[in-house]
Amino acid sequence: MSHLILASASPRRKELLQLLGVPFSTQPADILEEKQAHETPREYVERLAYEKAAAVLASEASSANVERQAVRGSGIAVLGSDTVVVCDDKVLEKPVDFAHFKRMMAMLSGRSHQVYTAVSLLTQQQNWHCCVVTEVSFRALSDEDIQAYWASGEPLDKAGGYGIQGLAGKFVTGLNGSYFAVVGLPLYETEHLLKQWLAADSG
Ligand SMILES: Cc1cn([C@H]2C[C@H](O)[C@@H](COP(=O)(O)OP(=O)(O)OP(=O)(O)O)O2)c(=O)[nH]c1=O
Repeated sequence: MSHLILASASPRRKELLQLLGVPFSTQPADILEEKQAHETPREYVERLAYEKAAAVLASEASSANVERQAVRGSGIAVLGSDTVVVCDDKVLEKPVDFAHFKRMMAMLSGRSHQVYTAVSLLTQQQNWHCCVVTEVSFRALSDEDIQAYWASGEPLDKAGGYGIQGLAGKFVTGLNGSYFAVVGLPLYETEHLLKQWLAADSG
């Protein structure tokens, strides 16, 4: 029997995956998220999405609770995803403190940037994957905007220090690509990956 595991601690990814109607359980992946100097932003997010899925698949394979046969077949699939904000080819991850956040907002203010989200759907046999790039434009941000947004607590656990689905929505003047990819999981592309897995599993 097929079983899907979401390798994520993000409540947003969980909510988004629920919209696709495929039952799943969640298991956060504990991996080191550190960009290597030679990696492009795309290579970096794709690697992290894959490593999150691979870490959970490996722990499932060694778990006594799981039918080892199911893991070896395509019955168990693990979905890993990663999102980064990219501005002038610089990767912006989660802000570590206010000074870091302020530098990020100064970069994003009054212009456009890209949000990269990669998804990896991994079984022992295959890695179905995609990477979605979305262009997001911000209005100019004042010092008051930046201070008030930091005080809201929203920026801390978000790539680029903002959540388009929350208070930062009012900074956004335009978007070209996938809104859901910016929030953490591109729905159209993820459903396509799930269909490929389910077709392979039943075939
Ligand atoms: C740009 C942007 C990011 N984000 C979030 C999506 C991701 O959850 C997070 C980027 O960090 P990630 O490292 O991609 O994900 P995560 O640490 O939250 O969860 P996990 O690795 O366990 O799957 O930023 C928003 O919620 N809204 C936004 O507008």
